[in-house]
Amino acid sequence: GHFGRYGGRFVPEALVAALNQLDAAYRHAMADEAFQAEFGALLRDYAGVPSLLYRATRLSESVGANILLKREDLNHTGAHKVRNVLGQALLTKRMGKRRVIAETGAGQHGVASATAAALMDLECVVYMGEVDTERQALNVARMKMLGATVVPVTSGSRTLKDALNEALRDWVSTVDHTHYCIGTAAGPHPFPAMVRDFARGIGVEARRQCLDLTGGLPDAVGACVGGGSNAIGIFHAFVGDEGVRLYGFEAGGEGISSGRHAARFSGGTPGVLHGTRTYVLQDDDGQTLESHSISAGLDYPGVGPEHAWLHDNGRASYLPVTDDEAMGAFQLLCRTEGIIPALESAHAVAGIIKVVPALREELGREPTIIINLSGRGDKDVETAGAYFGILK
Ligand SMILES: Cc1ncc(COP(=O)(O)O)c(/C=N/[C@@H](Cc2c[nH]c3ccccc23)C(=O)O)c1O
Repeated sequence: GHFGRYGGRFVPEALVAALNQLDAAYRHAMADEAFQAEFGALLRDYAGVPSLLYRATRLSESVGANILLKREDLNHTGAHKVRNVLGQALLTKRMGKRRVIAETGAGQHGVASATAAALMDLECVVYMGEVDTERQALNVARMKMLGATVVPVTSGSRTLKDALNEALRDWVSTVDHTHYCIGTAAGPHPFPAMVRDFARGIGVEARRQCLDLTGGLPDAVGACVGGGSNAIGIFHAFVGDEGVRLYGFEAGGEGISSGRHAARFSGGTPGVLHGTRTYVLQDDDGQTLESHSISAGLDYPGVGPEHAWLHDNGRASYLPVTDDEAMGAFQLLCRTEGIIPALESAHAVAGIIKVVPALREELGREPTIIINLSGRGDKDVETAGAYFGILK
């Protein structure tokens, strides 16, 4: 696999050459100082990286822990996704390709892809489940404003899984001139490792910033897990630090027992989905089950293979957070820190709130915890407004 028994490359023959070409371009870029300099300059001068590590004083008082928020919501385009996309767009140019395709659910990856395409004069087509085009309408408007073509996907559950299916179907017949800019640390090799490497700056920055801010490493790092890119992006730099607990929070939807969730580790089993071996929500015959979440970006029945590995080897813990718990944390962050988070990111805040008591008990003191605030909630004010009945 590449991550223990997880990962690999389960794809039709038609994609093998393109994946080999991408793997070669990625490996060369990782060792190429000119690429790293160009990527670093784009992150710094265009995306606003490094993002702040902000001590959330009122939230800390409210939850009984020393909470540091990694402000990926303040990056250009409004989420961590811009890091992955800038890296992949540079590779697209190096491979001499003129067109990128992408899948999106929350629309953040789609907006980031449209943004990089505009910046680098690439054609951009984004596949998006019809359900998601409605619940993340703001991002559909942004993608179009940036010059991208948004293709509503009406097959299946009309959400992320179906958007990935359509993107892969496009790629099979366009590999000669098109790069598939995947939106998370999943999919066939080299995508999971490559996306992690483009996002790993999140953790490298946060580790340095925490040492500077507090004089030590955090007791824990928490992040929400959709496909897994923001979580692996912040976890990776801490994997070697045994004293730093790693928590990944999945979408618990209406509760695990309801069957309506996207908690692959609580309710899934090892299987293959979209080219990679990982944990999947599937029935006994291996048919992929539909996932459910109030947040489009977590609403996916598979998870990145590196998380499957970190789960099985015990280095990270993965817990479900329900829609209601996430919405409670969404409102708490708004009202204590004046920050409107993406619904996805609210799952990370809710999850950390749930683990604080056990952590205080274990440590016998107030823990220092970094939460990856992966994105901003502009796209979600309609959903949250309806939920709280405050947009009348
Ligand atoms: C603000 C924000 N935070 C967290 C996440 C969770 O993603 P991850 O676990 O990779 O950090 C998303 C996902 N947004 C993507 C979701 C996505 C794109 N492609 C995927 C493939 C599989 C699973 C999820 C996605 C989007 O559609 O904009 C997001 O927009």
